[in-house]
Amino acid sequence: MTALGDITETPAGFRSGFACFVGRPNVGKSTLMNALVGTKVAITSSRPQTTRRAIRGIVHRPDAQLVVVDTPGLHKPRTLLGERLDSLVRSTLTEVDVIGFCVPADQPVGPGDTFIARELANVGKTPVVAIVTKTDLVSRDRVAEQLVAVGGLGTFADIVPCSARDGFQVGLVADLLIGRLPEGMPLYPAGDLTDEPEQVLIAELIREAALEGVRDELPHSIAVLVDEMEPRAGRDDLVDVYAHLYVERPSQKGIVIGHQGARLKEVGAAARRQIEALLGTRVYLDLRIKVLKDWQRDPKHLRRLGFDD
Ligand SMILES: Nc1nc2c(ncn2[C@@H]2O[C@H](COP(=O)(O)OP(=O)(O)OP(=O)(O)O)[C@@H](O)[C@H]2O)c(=O)[nH]1
Repeated sequence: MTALGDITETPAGFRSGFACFVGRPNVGKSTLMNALVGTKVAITSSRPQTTRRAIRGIVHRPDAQLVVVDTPGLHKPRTLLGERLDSLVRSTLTEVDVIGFCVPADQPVGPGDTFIARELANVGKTPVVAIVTKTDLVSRDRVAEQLVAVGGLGTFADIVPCSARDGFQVGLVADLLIGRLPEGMPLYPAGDLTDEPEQVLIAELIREAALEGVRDELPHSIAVLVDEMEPRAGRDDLVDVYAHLYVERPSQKGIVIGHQGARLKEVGAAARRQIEALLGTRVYLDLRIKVLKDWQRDPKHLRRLGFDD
């Protein structure tokens, strides 16, 4: 992940790391993640290869940086409630620093929750914070009962009730997750708390659009860098975004561009719609393709594209 040159000093005791959320469908994972990171855009992709950078959002605090990652398979009930977790989900669960296990306050604890709790117990040493969601829908007594019921599902680092709808204890959820992160440098730029992560998200949106429907060997060869974004002079409703999409070989460039540029046009249009949703303004997207020969094997290129060790 990216460690940035402009971060000169990390405060003592600064924590940084990764979290993911699991739970039955519809229990409020996405809403809680969005409440934590303060953006409504969910970045998803049907391609498992994209997982390494499937970042849902970044919670910046003076004392910590919490990166919430998203795993396509994690949200699919057939995966999570199937006979076993697939290896992708399992590896994500072991790679993050902390897992948020969501159980809604307004439904009895059921077999789905039990199944997930058991899987989490098998996953290894990753600490699990159990989160009773949607507390705004029920009485305090019911919340208390649910905390006890969830406590019976396993051994958790903490159990906390919250409501992403009215904001009840969302900050505490962040505290508890951050408390489980290791001490370390920020993983993403801290200078400007909103713009840089936005550029990371935008690069991801473009990359995802480019990945739709391409052959299997291409995903690892595509990288996107947002070079610049700025409001159009004299306009408050339009942002210009300049980005480069890098591939490793000229033949890949052809695939991305498509017949008479048709594919690139589609990719640009799809990405632009997503970026507009993220930024809440209209967007002009200037997207160029460059061949960066074998960038995956060149340390200098890797660094430039944000793949620092
Ligand atoms: N009242 C209330 N509703 C909530 C809360 N959080 C989420 N919801 C609602 O619950 C529904 C499901 O929320 P999601 O965040 O999509 O749930 P999810 O667990 O991500 O669902 P999947 O993506 O299907 O796994 C939506 O209609 C939300 O608006 C909450 O704190 N209170």
